[in-house]
Amino acid sequence: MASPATTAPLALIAAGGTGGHMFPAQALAELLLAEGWRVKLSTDDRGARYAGGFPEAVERSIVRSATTARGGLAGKLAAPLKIAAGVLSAQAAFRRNRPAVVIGFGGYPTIPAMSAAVTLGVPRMIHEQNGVMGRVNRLFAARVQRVACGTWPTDLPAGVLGLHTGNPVRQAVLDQTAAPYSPPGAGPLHLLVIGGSQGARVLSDVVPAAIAALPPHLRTRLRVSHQARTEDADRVIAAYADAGIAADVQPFFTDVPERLARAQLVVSRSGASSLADITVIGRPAILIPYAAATGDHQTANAQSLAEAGAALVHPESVLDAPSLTRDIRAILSDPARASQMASAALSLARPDAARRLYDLVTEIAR
Ligand SMILES: CC(=O)N[C@H]1[C@@H](OP(=O)(O)OP(=O)(O)OC[C@H]2O[C@@H](n3ccc(=O)[nH]c3=O)[C@H](O)[C@@H]2O)O[C@H](CO)[C@@H](O)[C@@H]1O
Repeated sequence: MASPATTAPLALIAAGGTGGHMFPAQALAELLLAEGWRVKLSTDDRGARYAGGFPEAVERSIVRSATTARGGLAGKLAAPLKIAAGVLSAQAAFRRNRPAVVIGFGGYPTIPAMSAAVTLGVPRMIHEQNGVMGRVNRLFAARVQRVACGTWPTDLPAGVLGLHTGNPVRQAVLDQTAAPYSPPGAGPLHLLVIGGSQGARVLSDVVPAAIAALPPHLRTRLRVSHQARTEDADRVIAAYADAGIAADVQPFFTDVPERLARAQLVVSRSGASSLADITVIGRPAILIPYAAATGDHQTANAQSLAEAGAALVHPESVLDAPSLTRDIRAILSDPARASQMASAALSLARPDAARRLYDLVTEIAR
């Protein structure tokens, strides 16, 4: 008799590029495994760097793919060949071990698995994290059975019906759902500074200077966790040290959920998963959208928190240290306001997003 593990349905999750695609994929993978599914992850080398948090039981396959949207002429000319090779190998893999469903989270590394699913008639769906669809998701939107949307409204191509699920967050974030907020008081003040999955130079340029200009009664109590790109880390460490500020500077914090739970205030980019994490745990935020994101979607993402009273937004075009000092000081000096912002963030939370996505998976899998 076959073991339950081999009779369990197989879900193939395709995601790639940045953590912005990988973290929601991880959230769904965790739930599928908990529900008894087998799960495979199809990604590229870059995506694999963010796969460290995926459960061990998730089988990984590194695909060949490429984009014609970036890189030099030689890369652009070679891209169709690489994509074709990736599609052929995904089709061969599907013939050996046919998935019950394929779920794409966007990014060009999803092209081989999504194409193989379309050509072999495997049930398939996509999840779009942002209000403006990514290029690859847009390409497949009309060829899948379900289009799940993290943000609403999402600009779907004509004739495509989207379903709003929210952006799924990892189990480690769910473990801190609505962890009680401790408003800024007389004790230490925890400030978390995160720039999306890759870090953001602008935060390293401006935040240490803004914090150094805070009045001593706030500055001396600060405990800063600052995610800085490796190339910026030395100057960020030096800036905090010169100002006598206790700071933990790392290129990537593997324990963001715990640091978020401790934080009195978060300064962050407004990528989809960062905001999902901030709202599920419920913390006040100052957001600095990445203006060059496709369709300026980070500004739209940030706007929904600003409108709910959960965040203050500083567009990069007018960002400077004095205005940031003013807002950090205003929030850290006003516990009632900070608590209101934390509650407003929670009011936008979708902790059930992974479950909603899972329900769509079970509807179409066969
Ligand atoms: C620059 C860019 O184009 N960013 C896009 C990218 O986001 P990007 O890859 O920057 O990621 P997101 O902001 O969506 O998510 C980052 C995730 O990394 C976690 N984290 C962050 C820092 C850290 O030290 N440790 C850690 O675990 C955050 O808690 C969050 O869960 O994809 C998202 C989803 O398509 C988009 O909304 C973003 O606009």
